[in-house]
Amino acid sequence: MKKYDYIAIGGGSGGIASINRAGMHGAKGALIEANKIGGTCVNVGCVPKKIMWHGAQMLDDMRLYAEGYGIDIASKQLNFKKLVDNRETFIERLHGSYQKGLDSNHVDLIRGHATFVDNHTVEVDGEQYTADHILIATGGRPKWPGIPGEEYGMDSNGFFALEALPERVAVVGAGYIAVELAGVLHGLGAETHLFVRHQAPLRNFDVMLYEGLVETMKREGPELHTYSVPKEVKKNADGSLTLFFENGTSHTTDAIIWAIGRVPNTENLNLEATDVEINPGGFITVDEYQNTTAKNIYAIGDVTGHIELTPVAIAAGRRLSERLFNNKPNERLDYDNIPSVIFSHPPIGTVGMTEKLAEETYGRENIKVYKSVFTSMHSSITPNRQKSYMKLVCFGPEEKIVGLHGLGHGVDEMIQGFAVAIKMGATKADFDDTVAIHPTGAEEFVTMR
Ligand SMILES: Cc1cc2nc3c(=O)[nH]c(=O)nc-3n(C[C@H](O)[C@H](O)[C@H](O)COP(=O)(O)OP(=O)(O)OC[C@H]3O[C@@H](n4cnc5c(N)ncnc54)[C@H](O)[C@@H]3O)c2cc1C
Ligand SMILES: NC(=O)c1ccc[n+]([C@@H]2O[C@H](COP(=O)([O-])OP(=O)(O)OC[C@H]3O[C@@H](n4cnc5c(N)ncnc54)[C@H](O)[C@@H]3O)[C@@H](O)[C@H]2O)c1
Repeated sequence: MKKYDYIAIGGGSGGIASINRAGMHGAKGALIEANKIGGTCVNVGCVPKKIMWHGAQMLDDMRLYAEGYGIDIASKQLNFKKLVDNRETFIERLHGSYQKGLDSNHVDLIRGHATFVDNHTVEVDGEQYTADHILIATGGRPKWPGIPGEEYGMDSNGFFALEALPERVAVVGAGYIAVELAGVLHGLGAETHLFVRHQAPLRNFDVMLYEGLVETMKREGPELHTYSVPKEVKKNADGSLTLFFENGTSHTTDAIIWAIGRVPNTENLNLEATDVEINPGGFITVDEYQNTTAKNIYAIGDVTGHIELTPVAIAAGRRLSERLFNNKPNERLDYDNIPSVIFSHPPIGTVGMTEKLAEETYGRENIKVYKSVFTSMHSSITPNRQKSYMKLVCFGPEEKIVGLHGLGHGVDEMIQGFAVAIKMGATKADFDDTVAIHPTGAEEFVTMR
């Protein structure tokens, strides 16, 4: 049986980052991947999504703004196949660079599906491997609604497998993926309808963000349908699909995308052979150091149900390897104030507490909120005057900034720097003391009154 210092199961964001960092510190590691190297983010997540988003943004620029700038664009035709082919070629290049990274850290890549034999041993295609430390970084997969006719729809993986743009699409769901895919499809030119169960998408985000997004969708699309809980799908004789809702309405379309959340990949790992516990939500139970309930078995990333973002899986994985292989016993990821961007049109950026959470945590009397709504300069000379929305949530007499939220042109590239400031404990006075960069949207965050 081959023996390693460290085995990582799952060659996605977290597994790759952790095994490489262990290798940098001299540990002999193996990475086991059942599918394509890079996992969800690289193959069917962040990377292809962002490429498609850029494409949709370019078309938005032509459709909504070019004319206002005096630019005459005769053909706004999209060659969808070319976009997809170029995207996949780019992803192929990324696979190569991941392989190089593993090679330089002397990591063995084992292709196949891993199952546990016991707390120290895993099996892949009949071969057994043992290690002092084993990491579970198996990620998640899309959830399906479990309604009659669901098989006529597709999930986000199916979206990335499309070779032609459907004429009409219905996207079901209200989270990151639903908003992003609906925005991309609409931007690329499909007649897109977004169906959410409650009054708005992204209801867990700050109220200004989802209200602003709903406002923007009303003017620019995609068409939003609220209080729509899917009940059944039927395929019609002409190949179209009809989606029926519990409120008695129905909608006919060419394609349906389920974007209703994700489930962790914990089955088929034979965890029963180990002391690893699964929590009631179906995720692997971990403590703040990513330890599972089994000694020397750890878990990171989406399979733990913690904030499901690539940089979170990477950061947790690297810190774990620092702790295990670089003699840093206290190294762990601080899950507070993790920034994120939703690639809607325009994008959303957010870090820290929503106004509601700050109010519940500190009491209304102890928080102060600064808000600004303005027309983006990008759209100011065009017929589609698009609004930007920004908010600072401050706590206590010092006005420590505990939440920063924005929706608007360029917000996706603004948030990272502000997240550093917030992580360092910045106050409103620190923001006021920072000279603005003009003319930008970002300057609004340091000039709010
Ligand atoms: C459509 C979409 C868009 C997204 N966009 C963003 C974004 O813009 N920004 C962002 O930060 N995050 C984004 N995410 C989330 C991000 O992709 C995940 O948070 C991240 O990939 C999690 O990394 P992970 O290592 O936990 O798991 P994954 O990247 O899912 O990797 C898990 C790997 O384990 C493998 N595996 C599973 N079981 C086994 C087994 N038994 N044996 C061997 N291998 C196994 C799988 O094949 C997979 O490759 C997006 C996700 C989706 C679906
Ligand atoms: N830009 C980014 O960083 C980015 C992009 C995509 C995904 N992600 C990550 O991936 C995670 C998963 O994204 P997601 O959008 O799949 O999940 P999500 O948890 O964000 O949203 C799922 C949504 O589906 C709705 N829903 C659940 N069951 C439903 C049903 N039966 N019918 C209709 N609606 C239903 C829920 O109310 C919820 O709003 C996110 O939490 C995020 O962390 C990040």
